Amino acid sequence: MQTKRTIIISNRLPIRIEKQDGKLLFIPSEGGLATGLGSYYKKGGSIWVGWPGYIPETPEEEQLIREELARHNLIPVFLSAQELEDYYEGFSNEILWPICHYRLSYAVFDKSYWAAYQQVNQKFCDATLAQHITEKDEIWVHDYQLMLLPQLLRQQNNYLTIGYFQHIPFPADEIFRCIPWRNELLKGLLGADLIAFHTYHDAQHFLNSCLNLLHLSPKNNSVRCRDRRVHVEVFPMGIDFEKFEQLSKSADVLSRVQALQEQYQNRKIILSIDRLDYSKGILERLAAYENLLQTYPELRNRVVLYMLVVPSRDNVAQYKLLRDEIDRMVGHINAVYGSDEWIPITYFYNSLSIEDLSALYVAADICLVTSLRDGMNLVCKEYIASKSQQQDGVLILSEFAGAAKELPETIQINPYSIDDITEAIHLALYMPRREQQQRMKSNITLVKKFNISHWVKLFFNRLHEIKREQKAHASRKLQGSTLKKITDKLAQSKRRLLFLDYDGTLVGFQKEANAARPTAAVLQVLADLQSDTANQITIISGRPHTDLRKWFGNTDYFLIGEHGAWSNFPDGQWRDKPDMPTAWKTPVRRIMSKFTDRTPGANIEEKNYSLAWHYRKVHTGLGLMRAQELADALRYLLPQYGLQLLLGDKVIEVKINVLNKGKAALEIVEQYKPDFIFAMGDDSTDEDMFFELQDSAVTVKVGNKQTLAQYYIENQEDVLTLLQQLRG
Ligand SMILES: Nc1ncnc2c1ncn2[C@@H]1O[C@H](COP(=O)(O)OP(=O)(O)O[C@H]2O[C@H](CO)[C@@H](O)[C@H](O)[C@H]2O)[C@@H](O)[C@H]1O
Ligand SMILES: O=P(O)(O)OC[C@H](O)CO
Repeated sequence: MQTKRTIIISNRLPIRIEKQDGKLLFIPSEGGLATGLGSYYKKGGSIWVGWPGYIPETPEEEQLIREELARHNLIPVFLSAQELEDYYEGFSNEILWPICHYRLSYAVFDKSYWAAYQQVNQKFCDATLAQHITEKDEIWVHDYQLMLLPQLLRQQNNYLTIGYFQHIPFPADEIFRCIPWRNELLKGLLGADLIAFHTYHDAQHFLNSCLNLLHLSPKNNSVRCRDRRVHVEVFPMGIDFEKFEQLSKSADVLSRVQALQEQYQNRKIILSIDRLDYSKGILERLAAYENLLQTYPELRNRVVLYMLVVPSRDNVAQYKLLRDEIDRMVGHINAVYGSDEWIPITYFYNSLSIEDLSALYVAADICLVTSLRDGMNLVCKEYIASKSQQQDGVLILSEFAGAAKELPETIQINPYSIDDITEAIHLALYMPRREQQQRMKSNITLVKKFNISHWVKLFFNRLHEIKREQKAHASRKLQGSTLKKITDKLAQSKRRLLFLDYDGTLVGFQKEANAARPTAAVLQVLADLQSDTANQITIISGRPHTDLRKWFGNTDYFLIGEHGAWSNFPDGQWRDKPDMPTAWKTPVRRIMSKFTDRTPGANIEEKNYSLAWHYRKVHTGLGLMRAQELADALRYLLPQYGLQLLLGDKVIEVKINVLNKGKAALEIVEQYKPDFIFAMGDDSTDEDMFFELQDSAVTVKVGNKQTLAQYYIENQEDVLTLLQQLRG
């Protein structure tokens, strides 16, 4: 029997290959994802699928690399030079990266990039499937380069367990919608069971995109995609705290720290470490440093900016420009402010060993993070973990880095304000040691607890929980043996009562209420059912009874309108409930009218015993917002007049408490005395019926929503098929 495996898939493998002097070198990858998850991966027995950062020169070399990587459970996806240009540099880093980091003007919407992105995502899918993936495995897709992958995998097997984590920000939907292929990207992600981000805002922006671009209605941080509910969560990523803590104590690192201190003597070290990227605010940081030296000349020769930039994406135009500009600014500051004994900026443009990184973290008095946008930023957490011995040092952190949401005990800055950064550095340089320690202690406690293992555990716990919920839910789907049991029971009964809701059940929703007339197919299926003398159909609706009379007046169905205010039971004569209060209508109508007047597309429907505020034709976000406000405004009237507020599908309805579909159905049941009851409906008004009939009926919800009903079917389109099956 095959055991459960974790399959991690990311653009980059945690190992990259380089060829030097004809020899292949296997080097740990830089970048937050590789360094963060790399530690976890080594502890588990997972498989990691990704690009090894190298184009093999011969088939033999490719084979050799495959074999070497396989020894570490790493599965390479080799990419051609053209694929790298169009998928990695192009779509990923000239479209998605600038868009997700709010740099709209840097985006290049080239169609060939899109073709390559689709092709390479498929390539990753094929490489993953070649590992003979089954429902027992858990798949974890990482980051924006692979947004289509969850759905590609899902198409192969609907029952796979798939999680997705996005390491970079998810932008506001108004920015995301600029991408010509935005809907395809969203649908690609929705192939996952769990989609997670670093921050609450990223998750909200993603849900807003689902709402405004795909017209899905998020509920409790989830959206429904056919038969699955896709959950959207927030899991801020942590680091391997222990690794950085241990390193900071090691003799090797301490000797490097001593060397740094000797080199810089009593000067305060301001450290900055990033990949080369315009999202990191490197130019703003340099401008602020220059401003500091100008504003506070007494600091000259007493501070040093140690700036480390790791090479990244240097084939992409904006990155080349950035690199040139950094060179220019560093040269300028060092030339203008430097002296024989002091160079203001120590600048390196290369990758460093983990020991050297650790020594810099330990030695630095200040860590300066000025990201203009950053999914999380792990550098600042690595700095904190490296300070667990002395517990001092000051972290200056951009409020636009995800980490800022977790680390309030830092000096937070707006990196778009050069003065703000300058003053923060000044404040940090003079911060008393006691205050530094107080703040650092609290940061250490947090980074230690929310470490990388904790993050992985939280992610998988939630993913497993979702799969369990999905399974439990699927067992309630009315199909196969479950349906057979019900039709068998029905066949043995002789006096059946079938309660069928109208809108959203027998017919789909229409923009205009009057357009939702019963189709010929609906009329035929109902007639077939009723032609069996053991069956009695009851149409139970919130609609005015006049609509029901118009459409079904010439049948012998029982008809209930306005949630039970009107009924033709038992003799076909329409009657309404006597002495129903209507005084409540005046204040409710007044409030609803106020909302209608300021909401284009909204309208009020007046029925004898209820008032409905429809917002189906209102722009989505506005409709929801006004509906919530309206519900709040109406709520205080409810107890006073004995009213019920029904939050339906794009409609808010207020009616008197004593009328509801549950009570209306019970009245008929008590008199008709059926030996089999079937009740089906789609919205919250039908829940009253499910509640009252829960012990006596087969209750079915149309749509995969929270319900009291015993069973559900996916869509309104499945209703007729089910009714035909009941006919036998
Ligand atoms: N010169 C150097 N030599 C060696 N290593 C170096 C180095 N400079 C940096 N590194 C390492 O590279 C990593 C950088 O991670 P970050 O989180 O800061 O950004 P990155 O943009 O790569 O990650 C993306 O993923 C991470 C994780 O989700 C998010 O925090 C981030 O916002 C998102 O952009 C750190 O682990 C750091 O130690
Ligand atoms: O160098 P890249 O393009 O693989 O980027 C690595 C970053 O961690 C992106 O999340």
